Amino acid sequence: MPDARTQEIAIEQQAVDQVYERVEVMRAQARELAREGHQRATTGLTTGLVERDAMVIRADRRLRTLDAEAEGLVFGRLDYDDGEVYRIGRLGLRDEQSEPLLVDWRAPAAAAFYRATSGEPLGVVRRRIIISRGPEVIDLDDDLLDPDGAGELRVLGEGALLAALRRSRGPLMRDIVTTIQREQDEAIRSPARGVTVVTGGPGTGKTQVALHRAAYLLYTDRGRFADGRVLVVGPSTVFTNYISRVLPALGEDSVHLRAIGELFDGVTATRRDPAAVAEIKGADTMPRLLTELMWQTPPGAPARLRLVYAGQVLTLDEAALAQARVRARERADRLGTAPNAARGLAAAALLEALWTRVDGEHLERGAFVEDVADRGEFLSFLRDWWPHLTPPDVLSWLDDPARSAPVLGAAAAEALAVSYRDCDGWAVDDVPLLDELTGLLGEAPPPRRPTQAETGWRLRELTSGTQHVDTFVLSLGLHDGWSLYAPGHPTPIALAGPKIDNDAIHAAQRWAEAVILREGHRVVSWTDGFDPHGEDGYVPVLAEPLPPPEPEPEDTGGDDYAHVILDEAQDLSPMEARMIARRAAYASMTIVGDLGQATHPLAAASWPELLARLGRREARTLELRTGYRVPQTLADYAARLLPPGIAPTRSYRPGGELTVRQVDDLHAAVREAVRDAPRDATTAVVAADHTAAALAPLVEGATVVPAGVVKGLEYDHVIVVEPAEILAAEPRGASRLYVVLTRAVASLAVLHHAPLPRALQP
Ligand SMILES: Nc1ncnc2c1ncn2[C@@H]1O[C@H](COP(=O)(O)OP(=O)(O)OP(=O)(O)O)[C@@H](O)[C@H]1O
Repeated sequence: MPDARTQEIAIEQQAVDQVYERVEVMRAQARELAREGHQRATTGLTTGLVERDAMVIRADRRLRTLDAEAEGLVFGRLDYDDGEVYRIGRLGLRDEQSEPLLVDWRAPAAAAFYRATSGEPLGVVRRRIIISRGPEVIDLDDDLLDPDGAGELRVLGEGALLAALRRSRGPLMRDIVTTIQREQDEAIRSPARGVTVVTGGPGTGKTQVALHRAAYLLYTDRGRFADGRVLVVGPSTVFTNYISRVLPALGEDSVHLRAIGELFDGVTATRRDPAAVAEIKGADTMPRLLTELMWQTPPGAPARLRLVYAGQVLTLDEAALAQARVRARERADRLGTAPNAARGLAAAALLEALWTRVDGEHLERGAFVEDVADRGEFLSFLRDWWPHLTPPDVLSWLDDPARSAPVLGAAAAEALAVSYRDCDGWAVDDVPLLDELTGLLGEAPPPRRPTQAETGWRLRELTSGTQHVDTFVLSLGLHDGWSLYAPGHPTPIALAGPKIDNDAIHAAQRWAEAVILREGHRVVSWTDGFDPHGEDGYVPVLAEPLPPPEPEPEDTGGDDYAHVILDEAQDLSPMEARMIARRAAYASMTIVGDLGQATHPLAAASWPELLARLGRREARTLELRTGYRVPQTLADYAARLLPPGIAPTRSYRPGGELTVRQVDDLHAAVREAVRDAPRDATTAVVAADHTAAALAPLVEGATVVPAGVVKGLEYDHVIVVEPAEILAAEPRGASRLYVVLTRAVASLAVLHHAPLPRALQP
């Protein structure tokens, strides 16, 4: 006789099986529709897909995305006091009779799953978390909500939460849809409109809340938020990469995820300037400096204009040209004309100056202008003297301190000039300046929201890296066997199914080559790439290039985002805030951060100050109070660095091992600590940026992370090297060190040779 738990597991298994069967039926329908659709397209029939077909295809797309994270399609069950039972999952499904089979976790009916407590049961008598591996139910965790029972629950789904917290860490963040806690749920489901500020100490789930909120908003109002109308901004590309799998695991692939250094089209900046330079570049004096700069004479502009008219040699020397430039600018300012639209005004100013040089009463100004304005030599001078400017052109002039000294003063101008002279590509703090210049110069602004014609390709938006979206891709699905995608088709154009063994890459490639040949292209070889769902894929090298893709249709929905989510928002400088505000002119916002972790020299001192920088006033503020990453021992140790007035995090995570050791040979000690760390866990060595660079080639078996980019990340074991150096490296070194000390999930080893910072001394 099986025990009660085994029986219950069997019951849930039955329900899960039913869901998977339904999924298979829907998948088959979707495949059939895709095949039909492709045939319709290739036979030239114009019949579009009917709405029902489109629905099945949409569900199929979500399922494919969900496949990537095959665990926990069904993860919860709610039993109500009236006998109703709902199962909660990653998507909503109905059976053939349109009866609900699975409720999407974001649906109102699922809210009680995350909200019900003994004190406030909301009609729920039992909340069950179903723990699965793929389609197999392996365990259950029940909360019985008895209003007369023993007080308030501390957390929801304690067993499942502890299991989730104990689970080994991979290199990428996983979603928390099964174990979202009540205060987190309140933040996730808070109304879309206006501004929501979510605060909380390290590890309280702010990033998780931000991402689950993006998925929630898409669910509640897909019409408004789909097609890339939600933007999530993170502090670095390392961070956006770390969180890149969460939304696909929630079945959402249309959110734009960008690091702050990637917000200006065509630039991916990852380098951070030293604090002293960041402080200059991030300040709100920069718009004034950039405005002055763009009207200055470009480097390399000709210093003399000389031409012959009516037998006379007319000359404008450097001083006269400078005067003409000032006049052109005055007129442009009066008319509100930007430099790139003001070449006509510049020509007029030059002609005026030249006319004053003409001698002879019988000559007419009108005839003079008509003659000179069209001359090739004049026009070519004008192009060189008043060239079309791009934002990078103008910003690069700052390597000359004489250009910025009148606005910044000599010392800051020199510091800025040195940073541009020695630089290797743009820094993150340059990105808002490039963006600002786009508007100031009168460039056509880049689309705020990159548009894409084909929804099926959109997932690559979520991660950085090569995008093979315009060619064929051969990809291996988890359950479907091999699929071949073609440009412009959201679903595969051919499926090999199980007839080719999953490991037989060469056989699959030969099969794909035959299909591609049928499409009129010859394959020469193969390279690695990604399929439209962001999975690894194989990309054929074709004998001849494919024709360029069709131009993308006009986007009638406007270029702005409908909702902007800012993670680690405490660090936004005034210039970064302006850049975001330009993208969010009509957007509601979610602002997520922790003032205790502010490291930018110009970070706002309070949330109202940040709101003001973003051009907003009102906000609803929610606070997350429980930490899930850092065990209490480690949280208390790190909290010694917190300024007065910021409360330390109360941690739910048990355990935590802290060791602090003074050593003679830091390098040897680091190698030893890495060697001792368990192999099946993630280990990071964190050090001041230059020490990290020196350590990187010496350390094997752990990631060496510079303190400057560790924000938002987490590792099972963290080895912090020479904290005094991290503290001394920048004005907000104490906050940086606090961030560094709050990355560990299991153990924190502090290795130092120099004395410890005072706050960390025993
Ligand atoms: N409800 C939850 N269930 C399971 N794990 C959770 C839950 N909430 C948070 N976590 C885990 O705690 C860790 C910290 O979460 P997250 O990175 O979102 O915190 P944070 O507040 O953004 O931290 P920081 O301010 O340091 O960047 C992650 O591993 C996350 O998956």
